[in-house]
Amino acid sequence: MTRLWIIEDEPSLAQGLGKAFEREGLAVTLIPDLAVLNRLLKGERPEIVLLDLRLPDGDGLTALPHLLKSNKEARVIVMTAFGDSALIVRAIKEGAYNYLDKPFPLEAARNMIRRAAEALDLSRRVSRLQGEGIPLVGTSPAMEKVRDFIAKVASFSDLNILIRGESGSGKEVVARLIHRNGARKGDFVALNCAAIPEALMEAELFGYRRGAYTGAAQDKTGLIEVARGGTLFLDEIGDMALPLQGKLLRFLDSRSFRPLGDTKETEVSLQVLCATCVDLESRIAQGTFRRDLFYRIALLPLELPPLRERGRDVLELLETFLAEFSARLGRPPLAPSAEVEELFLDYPWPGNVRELRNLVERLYILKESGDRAIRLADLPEEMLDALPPGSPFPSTAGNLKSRLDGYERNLLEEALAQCGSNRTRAAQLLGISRYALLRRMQRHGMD
Ligand SMILES: Nc1ncnc2c1ncn2[C@@H]1O[C@H](COP(=O)(O)OP(=O)(O)OP(=O)(O)O)[C@@H](O)[C@H]1O
Repeated sequence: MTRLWIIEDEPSLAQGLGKAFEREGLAVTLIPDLAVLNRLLKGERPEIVLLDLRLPDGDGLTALPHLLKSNKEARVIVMTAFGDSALIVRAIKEGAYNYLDKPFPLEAARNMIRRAAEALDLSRRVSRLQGEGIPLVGTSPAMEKVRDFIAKVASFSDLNILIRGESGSGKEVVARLIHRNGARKGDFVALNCAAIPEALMEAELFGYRRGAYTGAAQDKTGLIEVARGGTLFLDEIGDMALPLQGKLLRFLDSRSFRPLGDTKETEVSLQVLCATCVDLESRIAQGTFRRDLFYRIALLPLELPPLRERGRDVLELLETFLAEFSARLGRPPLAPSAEVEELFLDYPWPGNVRELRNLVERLYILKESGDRAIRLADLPEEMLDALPPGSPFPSTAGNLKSRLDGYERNLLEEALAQCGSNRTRAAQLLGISRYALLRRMQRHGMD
């Protein structure tokens, strides 16, 4: 049961919160002042803490380092009088998880505590998973299905599996997990079919013997052979050239192949996993992908859902990446505001998990050290542009942009009218180059 400490001297507020969270299944302890807190800290460790900053026997903020020392994973939510922004910034800098402005509706506290509990649960789970070397984050029903699939296929090591999903959705992560969960002793070997020029692909995959062609000065072992006893992961299989598709099919049928320039067949046992972010059925219809190969590799298809369909996994992944980059860069973890988290739940993530990870890395790089809060203003503008219509976020950039565009057009028209349509003079009046004026006029369809 998750422990919640409520450090608050106002009895009615403390008791109201205490009752509400006991009903939610948390183990609540009410703490009226710093003296009681200090006694408690001698024998117990906090998990989630609601901390009032003005306590009868001193400043609540002084308790923050002691709480975090007792449990560095503790999620401390500070409660402040409205407008105490300097205190909030200090608290977040010193490691507070988030804040609530008093008076706050119970629902706001409930949401925040639920998130804190999820974050705690996640950090416990992630450290366990890291211990096992498994990096798959996400507990949405969609990801649970993926986990089930991985568990089910583990004992069948000769199956060909096709992992389908948008770019950045974690296909390679899943492929590595399938490999790791299986009984195979060999290596995991990945080949991106889109990254290797067609002319080199055959040699890369099947290898060659010395003298097979001019320039082949010595034998080259193909990746199929490198992956012997293990797993060959063919990423972007839809981009494999047609002649090679035929050779791959032959290998999958017979589990043997002949390196270029060799006279005998080599037999290899391995698991072949393929991944694609394109619709292979439409490639078949266009005649650029072999139907027979499709049936062979797609014996067991796994559909990896895009990040936008994984609900609160976004926040779990966010926590994971925040912790990862904080550890890697030796910086205190950044703390997203509640609006940023809500925006992340609304945003469609066209680049999926990779986009989220890159964004977190970028935030760590761009943030001044000392400023730990991630606010809406720290996010790239394109994110706000891409929010679905009706999203509650900043009077959406689309509106602002079209209003600014309209304003700019009016200014151009006025300047041109004043200068009798003389563009050189209108540009001078506006303080821009003639070229810049023409470009803007073209953009507004004014010439
Ligand atoms: N569920 C997950 N948990 C943790 N990290 C993840 C998860 N899914 C993806 N990632 C991370 O996101 C990034 C992109 O994942 P990955 O390369 O597996 O995507 P992909 O679908 O294979 O992309 P592409 O189609 O471009 O090859 C990697 O850094 C990976 O570690």
